[in-house]
Amino acid sequence: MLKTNFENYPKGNRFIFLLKDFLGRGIFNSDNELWRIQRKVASFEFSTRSLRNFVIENVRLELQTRLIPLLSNASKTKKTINIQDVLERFAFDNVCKVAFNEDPACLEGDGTSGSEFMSAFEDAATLSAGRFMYIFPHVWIFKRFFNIGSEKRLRESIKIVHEFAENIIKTRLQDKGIKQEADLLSRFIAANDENAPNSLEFLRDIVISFILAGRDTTSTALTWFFWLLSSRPHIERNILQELKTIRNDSGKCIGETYELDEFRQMNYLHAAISEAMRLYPPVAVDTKACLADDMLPDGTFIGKGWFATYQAYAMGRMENIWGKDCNEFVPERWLENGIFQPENPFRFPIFHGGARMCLGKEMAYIQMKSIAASVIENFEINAVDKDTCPQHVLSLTLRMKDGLMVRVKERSMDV
Ligand code: HEM
Repeated sequence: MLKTNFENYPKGNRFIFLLKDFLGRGIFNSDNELWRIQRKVASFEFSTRSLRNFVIENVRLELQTRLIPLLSNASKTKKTINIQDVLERFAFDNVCKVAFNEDPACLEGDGTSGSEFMSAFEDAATLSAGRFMYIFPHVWIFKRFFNIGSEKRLRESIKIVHEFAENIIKTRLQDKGIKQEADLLSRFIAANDENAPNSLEFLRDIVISFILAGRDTTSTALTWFFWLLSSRPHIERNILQELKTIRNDSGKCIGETYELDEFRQMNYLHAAISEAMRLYPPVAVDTKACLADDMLPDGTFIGKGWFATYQAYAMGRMENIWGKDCNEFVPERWLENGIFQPENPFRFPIFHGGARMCLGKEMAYIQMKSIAASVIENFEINAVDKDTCPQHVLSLTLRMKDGLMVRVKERSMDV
């Protein structure tokens, strides 16, 4: 029997069958014992200061050497750019560094470097997610059996992704003991457990799961955040004021990077990003597969094999959770005396709740605050169409259908 308490809900989620070809037995997909081991290693590593510093350092490098120059150039040439695309490439470079210390350099130069791996990854994720859209699932199963159409393309892209990851892992396994790196792959190799088979496939599936988890989530959140900010200059001013106070306290100039403790002081920015995710959750809908007949806490029967879905998008707009102004963008609702107040994950399930809670939450906030602070301090980002709500794509994350076209203007004075 499944537990009726969601906090103890065992395994199982929508990734189990439909993304299995792509993720193998990665963390989203593994059975209970394997999942427990993966989760234990990863949650320990995510809590270490060394991994957080590694993340901060990589974000800082990508900001200074790629994102800020790219935005500067857009400002000088007065060219409009698709900020969603830019943030996605940033996130992909970044998560590959964290996952296996590899830099695909998708944001570099003309944006074509590392593109084979990134576009194969993108195709594999989109085509796997596309299996959800079939009214009759037999169709994709038939295509897979005969290796035709979208299933043929899926197989080809998975092959590219797997080969790319396996080559890196093989080299790293040979280097074991010689070179200790700070990325997750090295940490999983070092934390070898006799119950966890450290096979090539095992390590590959873990790495791919992490890239999938960290890839479009932060970029989607930030794209909606910049769109919302575009038509709310008073909120942007509040963020700038908070950053100025933190800089004054630490004697920093604009352009100098923030440390972990300074990110923790960014209460207003934290609130504004959380508020953007309340209205536009990166994982807007999440489905779990039921393993055995069960009863929900309110008495609703759920049969074995049924899917149970929660809608983070709808929950973020419910008056009985958020009050009368639930459709308004109000960062202040998260603050008490200027300090950010976290919400119960079962009311704000943006990072999921209970046993399957997102492992990258802290890391995601560090990344998002780091990018938002640098971009806002240096540039004014103006959506070309700030008054029309962009259309969504039906995919794993709530991406904007046509991206977000923005004009970039260098901020001329200290605020
Ligand atoms: C704004 C950014 C993010 C959001 C909104 C988010 C959201 C979520 C959600 C909703 C889940 C549950 C999925 C499910 O079980 O169906 C999840 C799981 C997970 N996330 Fe995140 N995520 C974010 C960023 C990240 C990052 C940057 C990483 C690390 C690279 C990460 C790593 C994970 C992992 C490993 C799991 C699986 C945990 C498990 O099943 O035990 N996430 N995330």
